[in-house]
Amino acid sequence: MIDLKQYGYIEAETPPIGLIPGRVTELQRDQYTVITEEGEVTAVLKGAFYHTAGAREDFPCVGDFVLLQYNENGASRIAKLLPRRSKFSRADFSGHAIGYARTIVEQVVATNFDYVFIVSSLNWDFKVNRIMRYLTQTRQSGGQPVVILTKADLAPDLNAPLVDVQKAAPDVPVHAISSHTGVGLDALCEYLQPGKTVVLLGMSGVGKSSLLNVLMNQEVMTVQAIREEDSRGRHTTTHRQLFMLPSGAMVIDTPGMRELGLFGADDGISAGFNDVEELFTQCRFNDCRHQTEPGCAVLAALADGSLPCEHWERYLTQKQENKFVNDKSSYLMDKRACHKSIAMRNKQIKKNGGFKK
Ligand SMILES: Nc1nc2c(ncn2[C@@H]2O[C@H](COP(=O)(O)OP(=O)(O)OP(=O)(O)O)[C@@H](O)[C@H]2O)c(=O)[nH]1
Ligand SMILES: [Zn+2]
Repeated sequence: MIDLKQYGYIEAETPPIGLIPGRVTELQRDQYTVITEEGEVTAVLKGAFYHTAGAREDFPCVGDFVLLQYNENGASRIAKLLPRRSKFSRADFSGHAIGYARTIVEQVVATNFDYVFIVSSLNWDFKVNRIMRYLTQTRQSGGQPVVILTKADLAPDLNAPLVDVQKAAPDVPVHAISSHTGVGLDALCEYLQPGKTVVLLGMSGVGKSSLLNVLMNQEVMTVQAIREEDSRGRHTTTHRQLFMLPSGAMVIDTPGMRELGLFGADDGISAGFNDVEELFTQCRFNDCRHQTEPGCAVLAALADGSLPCEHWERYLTQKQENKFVNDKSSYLMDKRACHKSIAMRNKQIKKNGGFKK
């Protein structure tokens, strides 16, 4: 018999008669793999699920705890989704390019994790901005962020990037590691405790599968060689899965996400930039746009250097992206207005006889 506690299960109430708890470890199309005290079972959703579950986010995904009708001889039936203590969602543009999506739905990609490993590589592709974007999503997911800088063996100088991340996010632990040489891996034991779940986030090619493989002590994921000069690699991770590490911790691996959409990230942004939002309360005007207004606390802080320029720009970028997801039409309107003003300027320039030489 398997003790589900080892999989992070905390019994909040006794399951109704006929149902047993389990944790979803894999999802392929409509078929679930669920670990239960009876062992690993294959399961499908009960029909009632499709009638009562409203949004797509109500459907179980990898990491979820569920109650199911155990079937010894065939597929078990998932009857209930248990409350999630953390979840990670992305905006799903339904296969459309960002500007062309008609509907944007919340897609839950992982749940019930304790830590989010924000994985970024130390090769030329290293960008603090991107890490901050992942951090924003992590902050509202309910998981604790840990920044993992991979490929330490390729970096001539480890210190500069570490300091850059620490400056941008002083309250978040950062580790430089190499899955090839093993450097820095010991420091991860702190997080990889029995019953704990970690989710790996990061762009394709940063080394998530390689990290998972060393932590597993075996190859569970195919690692595809990429050209280090330009970081181009093909997607190798295609579906989501939960792995049990030898340490007793679990890892959820998600496909490399190139266009990670922020979903309802307002809370996360506020948590990461409360110093900025605090300044807003000090502006002379309530509706200050922090552009040219007199008595603007943001402009003052930018001028005296107490608000670093990059921090302010990062805030604006994240807000803009989030605005797009929250309200696509307002984003498109802004964009149109922006194009219009550029067009008007160009017209004006033409009228005045072109650009001054
Ligand atoms: N030098 C060095 N190369 C690494 C390290 N970790 C991974 N790589 C290389 O980076 C490339 C991509 O690694 P993967 O582990 O497949 O990356 P991934 O993040 O899982 O990529 P996706 O599956 O596409 O999301 C491979 O060529 C690895 O050999 C490392 O610590 N050092
Ligand atoms: Zn202002």
